[in-house]
Amino acid sequence: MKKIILIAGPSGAGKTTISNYLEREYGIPRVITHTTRPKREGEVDKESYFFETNESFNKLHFFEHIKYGNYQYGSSKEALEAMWKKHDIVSLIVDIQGVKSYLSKLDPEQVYFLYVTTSTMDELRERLINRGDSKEMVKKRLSGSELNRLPEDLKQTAHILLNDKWNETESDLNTIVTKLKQN
Ligand SMILES: Nc1ncnc2c1ncn2[C@@H]1O[C@H](COP(=O)(O)OP(=O)(O)OP(=O)(O)O)[C@@H](O)[C@H]1O
Ligand SMILES: Nc1nc2c(ncn2[C@@H]2O[C@H](COP(=O)(O)O)[C@@H](O)[C@H]2O)c(=O)[nH]1
Repeated sequence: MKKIILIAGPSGAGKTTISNYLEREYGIPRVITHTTRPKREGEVDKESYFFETNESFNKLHFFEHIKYGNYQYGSSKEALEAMWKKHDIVSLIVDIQGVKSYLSKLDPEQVYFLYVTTSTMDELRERLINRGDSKEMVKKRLSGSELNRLPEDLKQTAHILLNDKWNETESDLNTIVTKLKQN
């Protein structure tokens, strides 16, 4: 059975870092989503996101899409199906609304919902500052919907990963992938 690891959690928790690790260590690719937000330093078009204008975004057909502030984000089923043709397990970074969409539209057996977070908000703040986000952006990301709090109704379904110490995270991810490959 084809599977998807949905990665959600607060901004700065390490979702992208984890997805990159899964790709590097296990060949588990990320389904690339679309956004109208500007590229961050180091991001690459078609690798980090498909960077769109409002006009090009509105022409696409999405499985689900959301809006954060002035920016739109969306993912397509076609992209997922295309990835599943080549890989048994893929990952996708989405917000909590996106997780709900995928859980309701796919067979729940196919979905592994990984909720990534840290023990403290200070750690998130420090990571975002070190990543180069502006003070204004950090404030916005840590006060609004991008905190992606785990809602009560998803607590049963979520596999919570505390990404405090990277060596422990690596070990947790190795266990998760081994189990997913067995089932
Ligand atoms: N365990 C860790 N210890 C220390 N730093 C980490 C750890 N995991 C990730 N980081 C760093 O924290 C920063 C934020 O990580 P990342 O960009 O992966 O977060 P994210 O959850 O994808 O954030 P966003 O939703 O804002 O895109 C990066 O600079 C990354 O290198
Ligand atoms: N529901 C969806 N959420 C998405 C998608 N692509 C990204 N995201 C989420 O957006 C926020 C902000 O992302 P950032 O790269 O600007 O930090 C974050 O929670 C992502 O998980 C998508 O296609 N659908």
